[in-house]
Amino acid sequence: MSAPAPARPVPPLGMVTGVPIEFDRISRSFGSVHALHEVSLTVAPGEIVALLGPSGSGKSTLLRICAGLDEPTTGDLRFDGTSQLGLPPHRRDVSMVFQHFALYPHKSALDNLTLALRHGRGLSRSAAVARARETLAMLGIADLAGRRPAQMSGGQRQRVAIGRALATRARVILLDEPMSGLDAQLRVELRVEIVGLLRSLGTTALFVTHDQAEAMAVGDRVAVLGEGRLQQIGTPDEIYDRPATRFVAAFVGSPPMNVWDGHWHGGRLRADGFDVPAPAGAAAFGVRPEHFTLDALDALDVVDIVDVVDVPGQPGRFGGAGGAGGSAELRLSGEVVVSERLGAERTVHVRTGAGVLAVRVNAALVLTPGAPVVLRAPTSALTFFAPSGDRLDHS
Ligand SMILES: Nc1ncnc2c1ncn2[C@@H]1O[C@H](COP(=O)(O)OP(=O)(O)OP(=O)(O)O)[C@@H](O)[C@H]1O
Repeated sequence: MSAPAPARPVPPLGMVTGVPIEFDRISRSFGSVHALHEVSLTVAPGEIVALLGPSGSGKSTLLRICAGLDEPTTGDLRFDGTSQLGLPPHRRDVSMVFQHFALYPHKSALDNLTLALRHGRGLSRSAAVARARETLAMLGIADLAGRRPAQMSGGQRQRVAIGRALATRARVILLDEPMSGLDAQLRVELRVEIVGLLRSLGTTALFVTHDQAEAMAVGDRVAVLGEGRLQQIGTPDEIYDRPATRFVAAFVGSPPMNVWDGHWHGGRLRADGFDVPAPAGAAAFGVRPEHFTLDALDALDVVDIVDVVDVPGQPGRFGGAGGAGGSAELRLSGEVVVSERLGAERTVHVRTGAGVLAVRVNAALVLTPGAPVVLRAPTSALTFFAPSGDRLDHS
């Protein structure tokens, strides 16, 4: 066991105020692998930030640096304005929950929590036992107090491990994929519980996940990491509705945004299958699957439409995009490849001249593979990206 931590009194429930965390241009290289590039991120006291990104994007490295299990190559990490660099984990007042919980296998649930409180917080045995019982009750698992890990289900073990992390009432809690390995229903149940507990404790929390639904559900804000760079930090709504980069647009959403590359010339972005008015310098554009309207082709008097057209009688966002005075609309004709039922909705994959794209429609719309369809989206639903991948706003 590591050196004893300085004993910080364990505050009662509802009394913990988490500290602000500042990652200040953190970079971390492992030889030629640049795991993190100049990541700057501030987490407010008591805030839950979900770190979301694909495998290898640097999430765990950032969390390990926060815990003191790794040090950045350059940059600074501050808790409440004080640099934590060089401080060992037990001096940082952080608790960690890992994917594979390291519970002591030969100890009961109660003893696992009691030990953490005695060693981590220097509590007397009786005070530690009282706090451990209170925490197990808080998690609704008081009846597991006497059981060893081997006598519990995976979900129960996970609860005990989370209880152990929460029991110490650290001012920062770091959770690294704490629910992977559990079935979908249990994950949803547990995440609701965890968020409730974190809020009642007021702890500042970083929650690593590669599951976007989990990140959006858990995080007050979501930090999206891609290739070691912070792509965007924002509320779940900001991340979804206003992706800062093409990476975020193509990573968040199920299915994600449809994105097409093109060549910009004279105010338009062109490629095989489309030709749309676009802001200067655009290299690609995207449309969310739910922003398309899908109709069976024979329902409309149109054939082979692969362009932006004007809707007569409505003011046009792009002015003369195909005719003066109309509001521009993207239209694509295509053929249904496959239609997947997902609860109240369906995802329809449509092959068009611009490639296969995903469209979300009401489940009542039943389409068979091969059916000819037309897709329409208002140009206000188009998101444009620069060659760098940054989103371009319309001027
Ligand atoms: N100790 C190490 N030595 C060498 N390379 C490392 C080390 N730790 C991490 N890396 C590399 O740094 C990059 C980021 O890894 P990291 O584990 O932080 O990603 P992650 O987003 O947490 O991925 P996952 O979701 O798969 O856990 C990867 O390319 C990884 O191979």
